[in-house]
Amino acid sequence: MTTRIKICGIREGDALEAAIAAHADYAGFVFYPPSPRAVNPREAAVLGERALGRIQRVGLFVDARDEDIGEAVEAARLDVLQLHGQETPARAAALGARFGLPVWKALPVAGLSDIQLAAAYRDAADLILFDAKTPKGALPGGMGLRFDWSLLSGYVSPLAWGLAGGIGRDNVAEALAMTGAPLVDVSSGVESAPGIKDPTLIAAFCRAVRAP
Ligand SMILES: O=C(O)c1ccccc1NCC(=O)[C@H](O)[C@H](O)COP(=O)(O)O
Repeated sequence: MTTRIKICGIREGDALEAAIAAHADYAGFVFYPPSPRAVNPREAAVLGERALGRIQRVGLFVDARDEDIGEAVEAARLDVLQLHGQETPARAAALGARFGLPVWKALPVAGLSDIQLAAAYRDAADLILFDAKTPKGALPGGMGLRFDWSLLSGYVSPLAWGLAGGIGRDNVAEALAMTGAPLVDVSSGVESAPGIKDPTLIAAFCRAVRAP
């Protein structure tokens, strides 16, 4: 099966075009103001329009209010909600029902017990994104940190899932060989500086994922 690719934290048109040209499946827009990758609804509207029918638009939220999610959904015409905070299964289910969109729940992983938490989202989320746990006080994602991928070796799940955290073109083959992840998500691994996507790195990453 083809590995799906999400390029997260897109803020510029050239990065979006690079993701589309490289046949990435998802473009992630970060609606979390403390992030260097954050977009406001006006910027997101421009990106969302450009992406329409060319790549799926994923909106990333961290314990956001319904009003803010609603504004982003409308502005960027989001296809997917990604919840990257402390959202419970009940909250994830409620947001999916309210906005009528698939919900991806990111789970921070430091050990096996974190992966086992995915089961609680079985009826509440459409996909679980396993990401590295970040230090207290740091951003909850986009830090270029990886966890022990062997924790996902042989992982079988009733829920769709993906792998994030510290992945780049040089280690994605290892990540896929170790985990068999059906989806990979990258942010800082395709940047020249925090928040600055590099179209060349986006292309190289997608080539590395799709290499036979
Ligand atoms: O990317 C951010 O700035 C961010 C901020 C707050 C919450 C989540 C964030 N990113 C989530 C993602 O989906 C990233 O792609 C994922 O954490 C992997 O990041 P990286 O290790 O830099 O590839």
